[in-house]
Amino acid sequence: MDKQQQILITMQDYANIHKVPIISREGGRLLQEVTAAAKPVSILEIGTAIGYSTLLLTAAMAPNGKITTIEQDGARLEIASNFLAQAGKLEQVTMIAGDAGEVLPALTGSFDLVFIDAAKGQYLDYLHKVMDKLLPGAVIIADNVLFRGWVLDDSNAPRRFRTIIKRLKAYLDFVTKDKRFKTVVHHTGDGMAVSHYQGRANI
Ligand SMILES: C[S@@+](CC[C@H](N)C(=O)[O-])C[C@H]1O[C@@H](n2cnc3c(N)ncnc32)[C@H](O)[C@@H]1O
Repeated sequence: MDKQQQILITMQDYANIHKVPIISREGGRLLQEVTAAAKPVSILEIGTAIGYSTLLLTAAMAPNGKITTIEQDGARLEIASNFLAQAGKLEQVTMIAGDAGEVLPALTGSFDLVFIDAAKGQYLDYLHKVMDKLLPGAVIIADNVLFRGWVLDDSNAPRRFRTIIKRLKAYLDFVTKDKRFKTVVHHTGDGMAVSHYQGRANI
């Protein structure tokens, strides 16, 4: 087992013990497959947690790739920074502490892959805020879009999740109907939407 694999296992254990939500194994594999196929050089991740998916992304992106990652929980960001330093990946990652809804409009640069994995009720807002920063051909990956299956059938969903479910449906509706995107919704893990941005010409 190589060093990075060992660090990923330590991160999984940490997440289990401290109840930090991280991407599922299946979801992580799909994230890496899609990333490896896209070979992005400029990734934006929304929702770092302890840097688990960040590390998966570093392993699959182009060798000269860079990641900007946003997390509102400063303690988690600190832990992410330690893990990424152990893996020797810190130089490829820029970490931004703050609420993504506020950070995104001020963000400069363009991205060829965006991984959305923060507040589930805000996915569509995040997407609208990164639209002008997407390079043609960019890939947008959104995790948890089926949210325990309730996005497809909410008859047994607890009332407190109704708003999140409604907003995740609105996200899927947008990326499946807007002509600028070609989207496939994978039932892997908690559901993952992979959208290819066709560029502004297709409006
Ligand atoms: C599901 S976890 C991210 C897991 C991580 N992507 C992984 O798979 O390893 C979601 C993270 O988003 C953060 N978050 C939630 N709302 C946010 C917001 N508005 N702005 C920035 N981060 C947020 C949470 O603190 C949490 O750490």
